[in-house]
Amino acid sequence: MSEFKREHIYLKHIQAATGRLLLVVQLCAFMASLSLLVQLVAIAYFLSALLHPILGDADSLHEQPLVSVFNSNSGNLVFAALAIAGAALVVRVVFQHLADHFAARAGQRACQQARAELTEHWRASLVQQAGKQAPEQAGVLLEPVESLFGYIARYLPQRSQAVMVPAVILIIVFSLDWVAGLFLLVSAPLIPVFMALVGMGAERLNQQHMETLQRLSALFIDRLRNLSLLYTSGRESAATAHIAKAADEYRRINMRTLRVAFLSSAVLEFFAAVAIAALAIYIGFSLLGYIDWGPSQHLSLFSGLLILMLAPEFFQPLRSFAQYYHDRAAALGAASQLLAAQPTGSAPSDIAGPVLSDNTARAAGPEPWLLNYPGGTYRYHPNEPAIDIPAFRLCRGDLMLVTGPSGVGKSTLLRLLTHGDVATDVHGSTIFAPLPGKIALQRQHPWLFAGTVADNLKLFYATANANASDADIDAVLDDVGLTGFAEVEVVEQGRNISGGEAKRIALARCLLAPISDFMLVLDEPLAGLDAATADRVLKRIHSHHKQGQTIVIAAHEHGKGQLREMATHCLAMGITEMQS
Ligand SMILES: Nc1ncnc2c1ncn2[C@@H]1O[C@H](COP(=O)(O)OP(=O)(O)OP(=O)(O)O)[C@@H](O)[C@H]1O
Repeated sequence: MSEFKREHIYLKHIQAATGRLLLVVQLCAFMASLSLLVQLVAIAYFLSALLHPILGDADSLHEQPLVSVFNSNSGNLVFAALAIAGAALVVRVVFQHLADHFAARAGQRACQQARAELTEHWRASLVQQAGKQAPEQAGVLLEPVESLFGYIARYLPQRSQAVMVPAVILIIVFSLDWVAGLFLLVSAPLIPVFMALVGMGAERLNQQHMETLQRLSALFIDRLRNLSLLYTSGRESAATAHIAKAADEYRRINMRTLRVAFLSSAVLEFFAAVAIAALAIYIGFSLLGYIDWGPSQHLSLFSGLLILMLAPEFFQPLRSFAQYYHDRAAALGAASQLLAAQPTGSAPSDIAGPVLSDNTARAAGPEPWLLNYPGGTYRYHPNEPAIDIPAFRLCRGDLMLVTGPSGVGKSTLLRLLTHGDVATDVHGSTIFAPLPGKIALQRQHPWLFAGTVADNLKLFYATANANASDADIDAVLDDVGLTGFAEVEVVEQGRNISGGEAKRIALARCLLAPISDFMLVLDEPLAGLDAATADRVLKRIHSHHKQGQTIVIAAHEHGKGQLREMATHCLAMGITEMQS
């Protein structure tokens, strides 16, 4: 799927979250525009009645179809016209206020939806987030999400107004004077054409703008974090210069984006002004009698005034649309950022599905096995040596032990089991499908966030461990040899705890995942554990297995003996035969 299409699908999906609010906004905005038109007709009537005796024109005010609505220009009607103009003004203000109110609500709802989805994706895939820069991720929740507001609250409502309001005005003007109508009809397409031309460049600039801002915030937080190190090594001025350079780059991109925005609106204003001026000349000369062909002979003061007042309103929705078109460009840039920030496997096509949809969708397959791999090879890069993966079959409730010397590819196999990829099997290149269902994966380099150890255990795969009781948490921490660690504060990325402790917290997190919902995939769970703790972890794994949980464990020689006894089968990597 092309990037462009993915972004559009994403924006449509976010738009759907606003429900019927957008429809209400469009309706209110249209009613406000209709009230304005009524107001202009009433004002034109009032002015023409006022100016008629002064100008002494013989034109009848009854000649045009719209004038007939008013029937006569008696004093009562003039007052009625004033009253209608006043009432229309009030109605317009009310509808405009409602439209703005609901538009803001729709925009907020869209932003909330985008933020909620993103945090849910992140919560659901803590493991995949490992190694990503926290400031960069936090930045995605601010600027790009805010860019969706303008798209929903301004661009989308204005898009429908830009079609409906000019169409109504065109009908009115054509019924008054078809030559004037033709003026508007010919000049109207210039605006969308320019919009499209400018929009293409603006979209790319907006993307660059977002990326630069993300880089700047990540750089700034990184330097702040390492302030003391920079100070002790005497590198403060170099760091300051680096930030200044990055800020200047951001300023440059920002100014370029603004330049395009200002230039495009200036061009559009110019075209609208020229069209209105041409129309004013035509009406002026017609009323003075210098033009004596076509409908100009029948142009009255009322219709001339009304057309003149309607002309700016004809261009206004198109101008606003052009102005808000930048919101669309910004939203497309933001959509690509938001999609990139989502973990793999959560492309827009499965946004509406469950968080772990890729794997979950296949969980109820008719095969007796979860995965049946015929054996083959996998390469990280075409030039790198192939990793041999022996044939294996994994069924529900199995405990598969993956063994082999360091570097043989055990972690790689676990990665393939959880994420899938393209591997070469005995039938040629094929997709190595991930295990169907939810997986609690313990990696060698776990990711921990700022909070207590208990917080770190609870926040795992969306709602998986959210309801874990204190007793459950204490028990699992006991089992991994971290008794009393529940309330210990962890700083961002677990920098204040040892590597071994971090691994054990990650192991506890997996062991806490609901047995009936999750498969366990553990990478070296016993590494670094003392004999007594390793024994408790083994007992716990054994109990999980007895309760029917499907478990895959990669293990070195260490602790393999007991694990081998427990395992339903063993996959020895580096040896291309399946053992049982
Ligand atoms: N992201 C990566 N990109 C490129 N090569 C990689 C990547 N990860 C691992 N490798 C390479 O793939 C091979 C297998 O690595 P892997 O980590 O799967 O081995 P392992 O059996 O788990 O080792 P250990 O027991 O030491 O953890 C190694 O040669 C390693 O250098």
